[in-house]
Order: sequence, then C-alpha cells, then structure tokens
Amino acid sequence: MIKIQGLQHTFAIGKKGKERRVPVLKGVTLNVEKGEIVAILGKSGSGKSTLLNILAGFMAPESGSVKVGGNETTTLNEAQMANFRLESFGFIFQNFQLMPGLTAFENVELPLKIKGMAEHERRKKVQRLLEEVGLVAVADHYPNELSGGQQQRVSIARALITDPPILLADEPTGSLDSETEGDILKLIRSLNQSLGLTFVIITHDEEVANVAHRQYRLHDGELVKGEKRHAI
Ligand SMILES: Nc1ncnc2c1ncn2[C@@H]1O[C@H](COP(=O)(O)OP(=O)(O)OP(=O)(O)O)[C@@H](O)[C@H]1O
Repeated sequence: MIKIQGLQHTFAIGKKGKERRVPVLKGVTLNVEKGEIVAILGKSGSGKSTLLNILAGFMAPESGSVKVGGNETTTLNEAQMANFRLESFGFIFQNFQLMPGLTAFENVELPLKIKGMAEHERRKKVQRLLEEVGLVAVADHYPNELSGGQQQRVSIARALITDPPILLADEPTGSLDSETEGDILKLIRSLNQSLGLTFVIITHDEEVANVAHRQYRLHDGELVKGEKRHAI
C-alpha cells in the first residue's frame, strides 16, 4: 500500500550565507501493507513530521521514492498531489483542528460538502459514522462543548468520512489523559479491524506505538525496526 525507498532529506538551517546543512532523513525505507497499523517512534526533532509531511506530499524530498497504491507521488505537481491526497489520506492531529463555529455533525459533514455531495446523502453518511464512533448523543455540540476524547472522535470521523484507505496520525493522543488515550487507541484498533484501514502513526509515546502491528524508531536519520513491549 505504501512503499518508501531511499528517502533522503536535508534542511538548510541558519542565516543566509551561513547555513548549516542538517540531514534529517538519511535513506529511509518503509513498506506498509494494506490493513496494517505502523507506528514510527522517535524523539523530538528526529524527523517524524518531516517523514509524514513527505508521505502526505506536503513536502518534496531531496531524493528517494514514495509509492502509494502503486503511484509514485514525488513526481506529482501540487494540484495533482492535492487531488491524490484527498482520495488517499485522512489526517488525525494532536490538537484535533476542528472548526470552532461548526457542530460535531457539521465538522464531520464538511469534507462531503466540499466534495459536492447531496444533502440527504451527506446526512445519512454522517449519521452512520457518528454511530460507529459513539458520538450520536453529542452531534449538535460545538467543539468547546466536547471533551478532548470526544473532539478527537469527531476529528477521526471527519478523517474517515471520505473513505480514504490510509489514515495518517500525528500524536493522536498527545492532548489526552491516559484513560481517554486508551479509548482512542481502542477506536483506532477497532476501525482497523472492521474497515481494514491502514494507519501510519507518528509518536514519541510507547503506549501509542503499542497499538501498531509493527513499530519503527527514527534515529539519526535512519529507520530501525523496534520491538513491541506488550500488546494492548
Ligand atoms: N522547515 C524546516 N526548515 C529547517 N529545518 C527544519 C524544518 N522542519 C524541520 N526542521 C528540522 O528538522 C529536524 C526534524 O524535525 P521534525 O519536525 O521532522 O521532527 P519531529 O521528530 O517531528 O519532532 P517533534 O516530535 O518535536 O514534532 C529538526 O532538527 C528540525 O529543526
């Protein structure tokens, strides 16, 4: 489903004329199969976001190949990549990134509105998904009337509403207490099992990484296969 090969990226850091070249990715190779949950662990500054940004096509790598469903994405132009991204990826962020002026229902509905889906179809689809992630009772709440865990459920539902095959998650439980973190990790596992969704999760948190089938550690610009401590 995802094949990353020989990915290299270097940032130029510092004042113009006096830049230091900092290699962040030094030949990263990673295969993710359909229906797999893969976690990428790494300390702050190890390059996790850089890797995710390149995978999602927000950044072009210095060199290397990224194939998603057999399509090489590093050669797509911005407009092509934007379309490809919409069809292929859903995003889950640490700070939820919900629209404060829209209810939970409307936040989940928004991507379908943007796609131009008819209202009755949208409502049916959103309702079904809200049931699946356990949000029916709070569908008319605004984000500031929801708990952190509920907000993350809304953001997961929004990521899923367009049926992307791959979910990219950046510290999905970073803003949550440990009990709520457990609920969200269970939801990720159950969505993976019931819908066969593929997840790539970047995190510095071992507990989060334990939800994955496979773990890697990004260290000194290289990806090293990690050992799971225990299953959740
Ligand atoms: N746009 C940029 N320009 C220059 N340097 C950058 C840029 N983005 C990231 N870096 C550098 O690249 C390195 C990796 O950053 P990155 O954000 O990928 O790490 P990370 O593992 O996601 O960290 P965190 O867990 O703190 O989010 C850091 O040293 C950072 O300073």
